[in-house]
Amino acid sequence: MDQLLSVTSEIGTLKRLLVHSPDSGLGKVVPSKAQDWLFEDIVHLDTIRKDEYDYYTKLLLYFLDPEKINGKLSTIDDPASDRSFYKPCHPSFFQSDKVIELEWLLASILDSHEIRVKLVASVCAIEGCTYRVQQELLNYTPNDLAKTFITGSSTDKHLLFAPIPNFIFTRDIGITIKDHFLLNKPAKKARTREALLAKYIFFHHPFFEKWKQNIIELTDSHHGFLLPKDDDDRKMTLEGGDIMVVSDNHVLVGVSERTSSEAAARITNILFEKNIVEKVTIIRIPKKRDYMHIDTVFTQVKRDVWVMLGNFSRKVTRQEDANAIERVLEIKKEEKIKILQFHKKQPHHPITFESLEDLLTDVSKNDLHCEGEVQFIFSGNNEFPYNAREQWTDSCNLLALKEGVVLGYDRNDKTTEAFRNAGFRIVYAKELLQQLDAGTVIIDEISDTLILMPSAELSRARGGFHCMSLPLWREPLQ
Ligand SMILES: NC(=[NH2+])NCCC[C@H](N)C(=O)O
Repeated sequence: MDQLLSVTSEIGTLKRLLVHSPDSGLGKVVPSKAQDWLFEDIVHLDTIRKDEYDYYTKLLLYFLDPEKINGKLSTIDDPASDRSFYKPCHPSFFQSDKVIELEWLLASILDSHEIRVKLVASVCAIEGCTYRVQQELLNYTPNDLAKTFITGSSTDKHLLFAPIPNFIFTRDIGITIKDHFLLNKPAKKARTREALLAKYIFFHHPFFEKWKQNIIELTDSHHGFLLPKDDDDRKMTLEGGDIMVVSDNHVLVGVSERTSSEAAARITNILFEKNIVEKVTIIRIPKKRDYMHIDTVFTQVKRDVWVMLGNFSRKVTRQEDANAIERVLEIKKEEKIKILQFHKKQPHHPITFESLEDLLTDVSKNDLHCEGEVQFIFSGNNEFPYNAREQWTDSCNLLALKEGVVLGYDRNDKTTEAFRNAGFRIVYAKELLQQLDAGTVIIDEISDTLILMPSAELSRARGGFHCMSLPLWREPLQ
């Protein structure tokens, strides 16, 4: 079989990833719980599925597993099929081993009686279920049980425990670092069950059988249990949105609202001890809901093109051309970013970078060997207040399907304009799918393109396509 785990860049052609499409649990979020469950608002389930996420599934299949979809759009989307192609437990589900649905993997490991017993007990323990509920869940079919674990609802549609609506952000449950897989430790309670399910899938699904010894788990430090409640930075928490493998020798680690310095230090040591990479850069961003993870403030588009939030830019840091209002509103002192780069050979002599652009330019030039100028596209075209507004709706959180071809939300107009000015073609997902279906566009010929995805509902969940993807395999950059 082809490669399963291999990620050595953020932009090499995507060959295999993990995803999870919006399940009925998203339709159970109530306003009073939305914030606790890390959603900014309640979402309309039918719209988020049919009019938004399904486009993502179709595009991914076209790029990664075309046989599953080529020429079949009219049947797949015929109202008579009732979206069965997209439903993980339905016999007509697309069952791709390139665009891999987590619910499908979960249902499959639950075929084993032993795993069923263990997972039912674990989920019931963390969710505080009664013993009777625990016994009852053991009688569920694997498909129903997978659904219940994810949506929180019983087969007769009663809520047994909270849903895990953030499971669509597969990026945050783990991360592929070259041929290793790092399981995450979520900072927020709302994401605990996701981590538990991910752990069982990775240790038990036959897909990952050969790679078990390459799974990295983070343990709490021995003093972790004794820390006061609010000493977050010394707790061991890490989410995938804070890790970027930018070259085969260099990993970026964010320290953020979600990833603690303790975890960043630990993962740096592990990466050096296991000889996985020789360079780790730690980027501390303000602990702020707006920024959450480093992938909410920048992502990579091409070897020499990045999209980022201007607040962390060299220019703004020096406050040269920021006007007074911007200065007050946008760049308070605590907004500053801190960047330290560690080298395996001299771990006690880290290098400091003054700004995000300096670091990313260094990655482009020294790790990826670009010779020309490195280009930065700014959220909201770096115009106040669109920069902040569009970052909030994930203008900086793009997913590269291959170098230069990225997916983003259609609502970030100024950022789109900035892409156009930088020489990118802009295309709506809907149009592109029609062209692919009609054969008037060929995947291999698509280059330097921003694909705009419908986003009215999805963006309320506060994550973009970088968050909604967990790459397992990307082709190495030449
Ligand atoms: N990698 C990311 N930026 N993930 C975004 C996750 C969004 C999700 N609602 C949360 O708050 O956890």
